[in-house]
Amino acid sequence: MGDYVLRCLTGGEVLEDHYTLACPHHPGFVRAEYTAKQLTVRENLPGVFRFSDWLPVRGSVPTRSRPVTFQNRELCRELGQPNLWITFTGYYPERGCYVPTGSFKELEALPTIVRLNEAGGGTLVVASAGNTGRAFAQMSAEFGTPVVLVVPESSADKLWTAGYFDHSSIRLVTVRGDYTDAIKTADKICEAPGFFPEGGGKNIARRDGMGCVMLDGAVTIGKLPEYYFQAVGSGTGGIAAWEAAIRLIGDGRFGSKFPELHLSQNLPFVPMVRAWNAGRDHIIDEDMPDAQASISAVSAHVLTNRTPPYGICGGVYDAMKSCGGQMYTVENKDAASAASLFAEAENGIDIDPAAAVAFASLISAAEEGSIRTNADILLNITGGGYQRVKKDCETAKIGVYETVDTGEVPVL
Ligand SMILES: Cc1ncc(COP(=O)(O)O)c(C=O)c1O
Repeated sequence: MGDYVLRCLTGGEVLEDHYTLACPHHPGFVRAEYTAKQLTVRENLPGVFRFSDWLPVRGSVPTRSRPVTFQNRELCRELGQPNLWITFTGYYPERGCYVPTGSFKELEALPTIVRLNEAGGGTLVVASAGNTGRAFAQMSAEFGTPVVLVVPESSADKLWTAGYFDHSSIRLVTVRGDYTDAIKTADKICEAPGFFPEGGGKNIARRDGMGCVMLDGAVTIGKLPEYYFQAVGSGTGGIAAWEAAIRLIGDGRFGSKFPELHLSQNLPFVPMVRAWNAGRDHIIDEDMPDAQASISAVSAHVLTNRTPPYGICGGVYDAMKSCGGQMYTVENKDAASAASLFAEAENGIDIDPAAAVAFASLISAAEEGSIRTNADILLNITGGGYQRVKKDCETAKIGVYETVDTGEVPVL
């Protein structure tokens, strides 16, 4: 299971995998090419590891975390789209969703820690605006993998674990700055031996973990959807959806056409939307005017990455070019209305502000008639059920290990 070769997308060469994140000779992404050309869903394996055929791991860890795909008749009617499918990754027991930290970042964290442990182990360094850090914190508390979490100071209260109270394997560093400043601090920490970057979009475990949303959607629908909706900050979820679609097309049982990617960002911070709509394969400073003020004005802070893998070989631009589709800007108030609509239709479940951005973009696409009625649509609800998890499980806040200024390296 999970047998693969690692290929450099720029040069085409096969690379040895020692938790390899990049080709030593070329820029751009590396990608896993799995031996299994057809997907067998391993019902006997826990959570997301049911998709182990297409995950870069040999083993698994016990978990119930996985994406779950379902339909809601009320929302289908409301949007005039009878074939709307929702893939939900969060905490929502009535729908069989038991992701304790509430977001699809756990789909990335699970295969990443297994991949690192299988490559010999070490301390994982994770930069996050909140959700990714919480996902890795939970894995660290559950499985003992040491992690250093680096987050903007304003995100510290988003760092907690559910049902686990021993945080001795977790060091939380807060940075007086934004998400991008946290990324820079994390990069510096990784210069020391024994500290490994989680790798963001470069890590095949993270991408292929997120790709399980598309796998779950396609397996549940019985074919690839025509449209895939997601809110993006790094865009890794969009890239992952594209790569999963490549494998599903190769499988031969799910259709031969790529789903169009419909990716959204939260106004006023929308660098990828601006670059894409201008036809550019790279982001320029003008795509993020008043970056700091814009970042603090969005409701979905996890979408505020200033250095997403947009123009890199195998990145967001290539994914959009290959699949076609659209990019959307969404205002806070429209995201809030979308979240209310979802809660009304789904037992009061609170969705992540980022998931609300994606849902709002779908509502506007349906209203404007820019998507075909009756088409299979996959809406990636990337997080939700936070209130519910806090009701059902005891949660424990993670204490701050050290707070540093932008550019400063903590003593670890
Ligand atoms: C809930 C949620 N949705 C969407 C995103 C955007 O994901 P990406 O751009 O990495 O695909 C994030 C990123 O942290 C997130 O936490």
